[in-house]
Amino acid sequence: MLKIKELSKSFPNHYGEDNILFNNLCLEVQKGQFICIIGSNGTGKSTLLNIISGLLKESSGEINLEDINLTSLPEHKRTSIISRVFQNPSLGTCPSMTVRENLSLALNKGKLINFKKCLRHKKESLEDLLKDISLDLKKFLDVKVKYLSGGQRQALSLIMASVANPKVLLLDEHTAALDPKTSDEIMDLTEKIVKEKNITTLMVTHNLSHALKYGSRLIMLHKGRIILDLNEEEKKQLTIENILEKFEYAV
Ligand SMILES: Nc1ncnc2c1ncn2[C@@H]1O[C@H](COP(=O)(O)OP(=O)(O)OP(=O)(O)O)[C@@H](O)[C@H]1O
Repeated sequence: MLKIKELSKSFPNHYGEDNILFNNLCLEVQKGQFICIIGSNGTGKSTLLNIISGLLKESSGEINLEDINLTSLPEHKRTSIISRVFQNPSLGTCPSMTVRENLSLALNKGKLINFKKCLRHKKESLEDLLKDISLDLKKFLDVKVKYLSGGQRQALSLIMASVANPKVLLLDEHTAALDPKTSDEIMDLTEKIVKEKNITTLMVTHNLSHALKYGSRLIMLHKGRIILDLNEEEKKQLTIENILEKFEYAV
């Protein structure tokens, strides 16, 4: 279980005063749960993911993952258990390297081995990772990532983020820069990976139909507080209009 206990975070404003974003936020996420996080701009969604990943330090509070106290781990030590995919398709992959090289690096994440040894993966085993993946990624194994489309890069980012079996996957608007069809394909791939590997997943999205269709729980953040928390069954009863009403009410 991922347990966020009394998390607080403030940022100093221009006058040196503290702007409080989170004030004793609590959240428990069961293993394998796939949470969609929605909420208006500036409400703290990305900051929450940044604190979980260790990119930002909390002002106070504690985050535990099973028996690991994440708050005491620096960001680089969290990367073997927490993976991220960002909105920008350029992040998360190395553009000047091929798909094969990127996958090999991801397979050896956290290991101290030289680059030549790192690349020693059988073609079939890498192809196997890309089987059943839409966007024809398999055909691009020896192509540099900078020549891939945004959708192909996000598919690769997702596979790279999950290949080393992380315990937590953080998705920050990872389909926002894609066209509707590709965005749906990436969401189907996301759901497949999360289910197959049973990864605890937090996905920030502004796409309300994705927030309703995917995942096993829906959370709405507003001004750093959780103002809506629905399980899978409750989520099924919800329509986009219902969510828009909640937004109106929250603003
Ligand atoms: N490193 C930082 N320094 C100062 N303020 C920050 C920092 N990171 C985030 N903030 C502030 O915290 C608030 C929440 O930002 P955050 O990016 O988490 O919102 P969000 O809900 O993800 O918004 P959006 O939907 O627009 O991406 C904003 O007011 C932002 O300016």
